Amino acid sequence: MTHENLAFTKGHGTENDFVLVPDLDGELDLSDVQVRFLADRRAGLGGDGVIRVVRTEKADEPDVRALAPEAEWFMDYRNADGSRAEMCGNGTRVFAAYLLREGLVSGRRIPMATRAGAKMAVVSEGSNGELSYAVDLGPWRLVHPDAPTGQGYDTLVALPGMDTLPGLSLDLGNPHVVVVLPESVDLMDVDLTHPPVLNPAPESGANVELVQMLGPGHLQMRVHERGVGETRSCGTGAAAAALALMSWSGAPADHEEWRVDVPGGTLLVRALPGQRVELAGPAALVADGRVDVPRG
Ligand SMILES: N[C@@H](CCC[C@H](N)C(=O)O)C(=O)O
Repeated sequence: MTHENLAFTKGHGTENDFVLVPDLDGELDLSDVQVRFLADRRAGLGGDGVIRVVRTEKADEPDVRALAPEAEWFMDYRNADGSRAEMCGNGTRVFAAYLLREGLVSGRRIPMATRAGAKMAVVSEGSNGELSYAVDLGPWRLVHPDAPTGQGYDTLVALPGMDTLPGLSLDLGNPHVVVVLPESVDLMDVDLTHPPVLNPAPESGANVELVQMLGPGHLQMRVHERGVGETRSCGTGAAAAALALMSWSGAPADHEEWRVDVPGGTLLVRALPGQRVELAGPAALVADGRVDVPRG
């Protein structure tokens, strides 16, 4: 057979969209080519990423399998180019929504394993009846807390047609560089069709967030995601952006909350005690079906 016929579910979190592939007992070995096909918006299904839903004890990576006592299900996250990512904040909410809908978990607290450790999603119902998912993303850190460049900047970021801007590197389990744009620039006019050029270039690449303040505790953001390109939202990126702004104005206060507007919607970021961070927002499952995926 030249094709594998796979079940899939399409979902998104603030329009950061994913193809979920259930592989509960870890029998699939999705190649980079197959992931790229699933994520392809013309030849395949289309998505910023592909999430394989697999029992944690069946994961290939020993570090992930070690999380099985904490979380029965592993979010095996792949970027649209096939690369593996440690974490996806929007993906965790969509993953939680899928586990809940499929009856693979019970209750309102949904643990999940990721390459960046176990995470916990808590589901609540808003006054409009819609479910919201708050995920403890776990610990975060500044990559260069003592960067010699001072003022909390450690990277120079080059964007087309603009002077080089200073950026701050944060680790949310996956890598981010946050850049504040001057007020004179319209965030929506910035060309993100190519990756911003980072100096120094992080060894494993980075997601780059462009931000502008809208008011106290409120910012807007666009993002260029590692392994994808521009996306309409990035959950870990929203958390990185809010944490960068909190860090620039002193240390984040416990429970300090920021609203982050992205092209695909709005996310809430809350600093938790012990240098942890929470991300809250919606999740939608929009289609289910089967797809013929070329082998290879
Ligand atoms: N969209 C995600 C992040 C997905 C992974 C990222 N592209 C990476 O390579 O680190 C999010 O919502 O956090």
